[in-house]
Order: sequence, then structure tokens, then C-alpha cells
Amino acid sequence: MAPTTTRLRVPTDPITRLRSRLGQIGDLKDFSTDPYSAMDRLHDRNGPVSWVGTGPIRFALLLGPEANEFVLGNTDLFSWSRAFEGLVPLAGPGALLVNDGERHRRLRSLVQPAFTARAVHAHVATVRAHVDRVVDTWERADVVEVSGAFRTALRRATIQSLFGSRAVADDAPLQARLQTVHEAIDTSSLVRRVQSLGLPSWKRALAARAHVQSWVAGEIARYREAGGDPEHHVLGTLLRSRDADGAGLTEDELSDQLISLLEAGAETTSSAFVWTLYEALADRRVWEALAEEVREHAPAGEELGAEHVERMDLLDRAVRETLRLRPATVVASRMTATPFRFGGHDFGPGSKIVFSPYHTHRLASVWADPLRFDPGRWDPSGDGYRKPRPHEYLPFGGGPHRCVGAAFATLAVKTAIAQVVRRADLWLARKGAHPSGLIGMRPKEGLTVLVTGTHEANKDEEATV
Ligand code: HEM
Repeated sequence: MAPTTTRLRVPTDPITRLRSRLGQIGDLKDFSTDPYSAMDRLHDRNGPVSWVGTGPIRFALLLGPEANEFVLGNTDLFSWSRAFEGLVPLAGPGALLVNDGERHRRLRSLVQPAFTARAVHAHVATVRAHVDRVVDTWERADVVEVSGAFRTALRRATIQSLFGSRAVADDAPLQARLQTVHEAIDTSSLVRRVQSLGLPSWKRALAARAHVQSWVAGEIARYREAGGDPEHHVLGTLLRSRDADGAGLTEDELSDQLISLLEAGAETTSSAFVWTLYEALADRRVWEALAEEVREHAPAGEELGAEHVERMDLLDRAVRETLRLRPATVVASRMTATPFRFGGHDFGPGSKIVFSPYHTHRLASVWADPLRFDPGRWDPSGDGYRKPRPHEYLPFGGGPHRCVGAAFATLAVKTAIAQVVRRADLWLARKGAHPSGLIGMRPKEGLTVLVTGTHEANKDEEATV
């Protein structure tokens, strides 16, 4: 792809160079304090390429759809293993995200069968049951903070879909450890670099990861002792999965896949759910239209299934729109493996690159009225409909590392929203939400709702949890 805007100014004398470096340190401070608005300012000032920080914590912010297209369309220029080497102690050396080239292709072909349409559909009943357990605790006129309870419920649904229903019987310690690991992952590489020098928070994260690993080993052993499991879950599929040469995952690879799927899947999905609920409640017309659609396609007393959820067009558009305005993954990073030139800048090997779905999803040059939550913009029969190009809308990334759990997550979020809508009438107790976090971005203040009604008829009596 041809490089775009050239705004390179090479400082010539030492004073100008020093000023430029100090400016980049100031930009790093800005980005660390409020990355969401800092990206706007940097893009306005510098165009698609901004260098931020200094020394070992210097990186290039590549912003806008052309930058996304360049990064995602030229995978051979980048190394995932180098970009994510700081994550290896938490994700494991066999995790998809930290692998490149042939090894990544082989691992991906072994993991993919766990996310077929059939496997994804099996997740619906699990999600519905865990959502019901949260709604069961609500009474009319309650004012409840729901983001914590749904985070636990959706993480529990992911654990159950990965390991089977027995695994969630007493999952509180596992949930706490996964939360500790997530907090270490959802931090800037600068903070992680400092932490990994031996700070207590890093030691806690490694200890939590070690516990998760031995819990996973126990589940694998139990599965083998039982000679399989009648439930259709990811662990069983991964154990049976074979590549073109008839080889499966090694023991270490199997464990790393399961742990990293737990890490990658749980927080992101609950973040997408909480934001969708927030946005739907923030615009009462959307909430009421959703309630009507859900009543039409999943009549009272009928168990909510994938076939119902997949007929709900407004729900689909509301989730797409939420993933546009509030993508769980605010930024993604890469490390250059081969020198290249983009936007008038030269990039040597070992340069850190950060690009941002969040920023592109809010650009006025791409989206009409970009900050407005408008599910209607996804209606192909609507006025002014325009199908976004792949590099303009990328909540699940793109290219060979595109999210392997995208369909699984989307169906989980839609099921959870539809089941809440079927079971309760809610009002937003407090409007206004500020983002927090870069991986699994969520509302800083949580989500507090007023329960104005509950509908017992749609409770899932058959659920196995
Ligand atoms: C709404 C929920 C989710 C969002 C927004 C999301 C987003 C993403 C993004 C943006 C990437 C690419 C990262 C990059 O290119 O650096 C990714 C990769 C990945 N995601 Fe998701 N994800 C979600 C849910 C899930 C779920 C439910 C699972 C599995 C249970 C999952 C497993 C993975 C894995 C394993 C990768 C790495 C793929 C590879 O490197 O080949 N994600 N996700």
C-alpha cells in the first residue's frame, strides 16, 4: 500500500532534538493518563504516525484506517512473539497471540475446531443460565450495580463452555486468580516492564497464573480419567483436534491454549455486554425497541435459543454499534521484524507499533455523527447506509490473528442481553460513563440500574449450572 500523509520533520540541531524528545515524553504522560483523548490530539497534530515516549518505552502510534490497513495487511513485517514477549509468563509460550508464522498457523488450525457454529450454539444455554442466576437476585425497586455480577456470570459461562458444568461448581478461587492475571495483562507494557523487575503485583500475577495452570491440569486429568464427557466443550475438542499430519497439541500447548482462552475471552465479553446494556438503557427508545423485538422472536415461556437470537436484527445492530463506540480492545500492538517506511517515517526492526480500533471507530472522516450511539447505521436498508471497510471497523482485529472467539463472544453478548431484556425492566440509575482499561475496556463507574419489573415466565427452569 502506498504511504499516506507525510508530516516528518527531522530535528536538525541538538536543542530542537531535545525539545522533540521532551515533547514525546510529555505525549507519553498524556497517553498514559488518558489514552482515549490523547490519541485524538496526536492524530490531529501529527497525522497517522506519532512517536511517543523515549528510550526503551518509545513506540509509534499508527492511527486511522490507512494505518490499520497497512499493519493488518503486511503481517510479514511484524513479529508477534517479540511484541508480546512480556506477556509470555502470563499467557504461556504456546498461546496463539504470542506465536508467529508456521507455529501460529499450526496452533490456530488445532484451536479453530473448538469454535465451529455448533460449538458456539452450545454456549447459548450456558450463558442464559448464568444470566438468570444474576437476574434471580433482583427485586422490583432494587437499585443494583450490575457490572461486577455480570463479569462473574459471563466468566463463569466461559469457564463452563471450556471445561464443562462441573468446573463451575466452586469457581470463586479460580475467578479471583483470573482477575489478578487480567489486571496484570491490562496494563501498559511500561508498567508491566517495571512490575516484572520483581514488584509484588507481578509476583502475585505469576502465582495466580501458576494456580490457574494447576487447576487446568486437574481438569484435563479428570476429563481423561472419565474417558471423555457427554458435554460438548472446548477442552474435549482441543484434545481430539489433529493437524494435517495427524498430530495434536502437546501437553504444554493444550494447557496454554486453555489458559489463554480463559484470559482472552472472559473480560472482553463481559465488557462488551456491560457497554451494550449501558448504551441500550441510555437511549430508552433502543431499550423499548429491543424489548419488542425480543418479545416477537422469543415468545414468553419459550426457552431462548440461538435460533431466536439470530433472528433479532436490532440486537445484532446494537451489539455491532457498541463494539464500534466501545471496543473492548482499545489498542493492539506489534513489533517490527523487517524495516519499512510508512506515512513518511522509517521504521527499523524492533520498533514498537501501537494501533487503535477505538480511535478509528470514532473518526468523523469515517463515520457520520461518530459519537452518537446509533444501531440504525448498521441497517442496510437505512438512509445513508455505508458498509464499513474492514480497516475502518475492527473490534476483533484482522488478518491471521483475528479473534478466534469472535462468533462465540458475539453470540454470548447477544444472548445475555436478550435474556436480561426478557427477564426484567430496567432504567439507568446514573447516566454518563467513562472508559477505563485498554484490554477489556469497561465503564469506570460500573453500571447501576433501577429494576422496575421482573418477568418470571422467561426464567430458565431447565438450566444446568
Ligand atoms: C467481545 C469480546 C472480544 C473481543 C472484543 C475480542 C477482541 C480481540 C482482538 C482485537 C484480537 C486481536 C488482537 C491483536 O491482533 O493483537 C483478539 C484475539 C484473540 N481472541 Fe478475542 N475478543 C473477544 C472475545 C474472545 C473470546 C470469547 C475468546 C475465546 C474464548 C477470544 C480468544 C482470542 C484469542 C485466542 C486471540 C488470539 C488469536 C491469534 O493470535 O490467533 N476472544 N481478540
